[in-house]
Amino acid sequence: MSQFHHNENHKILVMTAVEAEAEAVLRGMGGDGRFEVALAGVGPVQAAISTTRLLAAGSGRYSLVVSAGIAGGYAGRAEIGSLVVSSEIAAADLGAETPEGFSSLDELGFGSAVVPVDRALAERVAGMLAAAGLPVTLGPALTLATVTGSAATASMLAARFPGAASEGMEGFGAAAAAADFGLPALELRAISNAVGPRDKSLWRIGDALKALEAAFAAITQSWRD
Ligand SMILES: O=C(O)c1cccc(C(=O)CC[C@H]2O[C@@H](n3cnc4c(=O)[nH]cnc43)[C@H](O)[C@@H]2O)c1
Repeated sequence: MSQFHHNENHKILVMTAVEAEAEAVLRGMGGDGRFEVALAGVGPVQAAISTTRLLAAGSGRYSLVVSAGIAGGYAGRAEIGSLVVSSEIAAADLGAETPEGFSSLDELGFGSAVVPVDRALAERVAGMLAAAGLPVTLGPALTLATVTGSAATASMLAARFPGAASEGMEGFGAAAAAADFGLPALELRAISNAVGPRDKSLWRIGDALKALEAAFAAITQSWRD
């Protein structure tokens, strides 16, 4: 895989699902002009449409697309308030159910449900977060159109994607759009809840937004082109 290169003529496009996430990212960045933040909308399809629209309008303006926001964390991999940097971005429910189990798009021969991530870039970003004292996991970031709401589905996904760290709804859409423009993609998530039985009263959205803000403060302060 090609090595990620960034120069001062390009910007890093950060896509968040909702306004509260964009605001947290912007607070962290403190006006760093090398980054641009835009709204993706909720879900993989909306994220792909929004990202494609921006990349098409920006022709050649961007060097990297980052899908950022809050997310669910897989048990034992990413705790509430911690951060996940993607090692790959996978559309976890894109495929077919068969009598023998789930078959991914790849197994069906219809393309790929995984967008690879430049390993050196992911390690570099995770290193910036760790150096700032922020808890961070490097691992697969799953994208689902339906938020997981049971222990059974959480276990099944964790088994299907060994090391699965985070679950969001937009990463694969933004990353697929980036890939279509020949750009690398990365997902950066702050964990608001555990993936599993749905209980919104246990979501710690405020803590996750603070972690997201801290993450972008650390990245912009240590980013060198
Ligand atoms: O209610 C609020 O104040 C608020 C502030 C910021 C964000 C939200 C959202 O509900 C964002 C939806 C967004 O969250 C991601 N997410 C979070 N946890 C999970 C999960 O367990 N599984 C899948 N996605 C999750 C997702 O990317 C949504 O777009 C509310």
